[in-house]
Amino acid sequence: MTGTVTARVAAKVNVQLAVGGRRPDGFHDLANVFLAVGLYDEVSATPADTPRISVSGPYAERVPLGDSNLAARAATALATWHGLPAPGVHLHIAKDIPVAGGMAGGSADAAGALLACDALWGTRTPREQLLELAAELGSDVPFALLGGAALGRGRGERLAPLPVGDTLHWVFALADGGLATPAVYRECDRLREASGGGATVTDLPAPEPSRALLDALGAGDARALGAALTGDTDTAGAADRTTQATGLPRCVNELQPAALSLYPALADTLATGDAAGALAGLVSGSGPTCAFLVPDVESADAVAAALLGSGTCRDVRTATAPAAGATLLG
Ligand SMILES: C[C@](O)(CO)[C@H](O)COP(=O)(O)OP(=O)(O)OC[C@H]1O[C@@H](n2ccc(N)nc2=O)[C@H](O)[C@@H]1O
Ligand SMILES: Nc1ncnc2c1ncn2[C@@H]1O[C@H](COP(=O)(O)OP(=O)(O)OP(=O)(O)O)[C@@H](O)[C@H]1O
Repeated sequence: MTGTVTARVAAKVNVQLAVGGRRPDGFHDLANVFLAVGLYDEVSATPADTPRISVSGPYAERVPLGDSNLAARAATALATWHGLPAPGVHLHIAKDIPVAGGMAGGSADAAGALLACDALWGTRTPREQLLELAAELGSDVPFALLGGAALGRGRGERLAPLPVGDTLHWVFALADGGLATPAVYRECDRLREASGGGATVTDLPAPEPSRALLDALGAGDARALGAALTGDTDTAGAADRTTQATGLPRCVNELQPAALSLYPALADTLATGDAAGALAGLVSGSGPTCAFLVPDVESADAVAAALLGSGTCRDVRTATAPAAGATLLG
């Protein structure tokens, strides 16, 4: 095919991130409840003589343009799997997902590049194979392809779709700077070892999702979901076992204590959203973006205004969920 093919891919928030033991390969076992939210990157693939990456949008200057770009790695992985020579393709990323914010922006670009290049090259890769290539590129990439909501097991790459009963409204508070995902997992291990709970970080209970949380998501009941996120309802027994083993407070996002330890000012952001009437606030994935669940559009605007006015974050975005998986445009 000639011309340009464009894929649109959404960001994610983890409505639960239960982190189990560190495995021999260095990854952590997860029960990862992914929810795709309506902030989007667009990845366009155009035939070119030599590989090239360009990026536009408010966060463009923070995205690497060389071989380390996840979209470039995705194009190479797809070409290699089909036995094609090094991909002559120009990938343009119109970036609207915050960078290094815990919203899987790089993973979204990888998923978008897989889909756009597959269409551009007419390679018709089976869906299962695309998901496998996605998993090799990163733990969050398969979910970026899938969208909606899903429970991620293993390191987060083994997905089971989850129903979401109704539109959910979110406000995202963006922080100055980013947090590197490996550093946040390392800090999580360090806190667990230092807590005096006697935890061996390689030997923890298997992480499990909260039944109350999955039920609230399935019903699309924002208030019940808020209660599950803030711990007002019982979460899984596994969470209690993890709490006992690590001696750390129970948290629906078990990376949150680590993100707060590395970025203490996030506590003020969370308190501000809470005081402004959010149903729940949590760090998104590895952070430092903070995510606030709100009951409706009006509350989203009010919480966003309070956060912006407080000076406890750099910028604010509102979005609804669930959003679709990676989709070809036009
Ligand atoms: C925090 C989350 O965004 C929640 O969805 C993900 O777990 C991170 O997914 P990701 O950014 O796609 O991460 P990957 O590129 O697969 O891994 C980056 C690094 O994060 C750590 N990592 C990631 C996933 C996982 N289950 N355990 C880990 O310990 C490892 O140090 C790994 O080397
Ligand atoms: N296409 C890309 N877009 C953004 N960052 C990229 C991209 N390719 C590589 N990177 C690198 O990956 C790092 C993490 O970026 P990303 O925006 O995916 O973080 P994140 O949202 O915290 O990830 P996650 O939520 O999956 O842990 C960036 O600091 C950047 O150096």
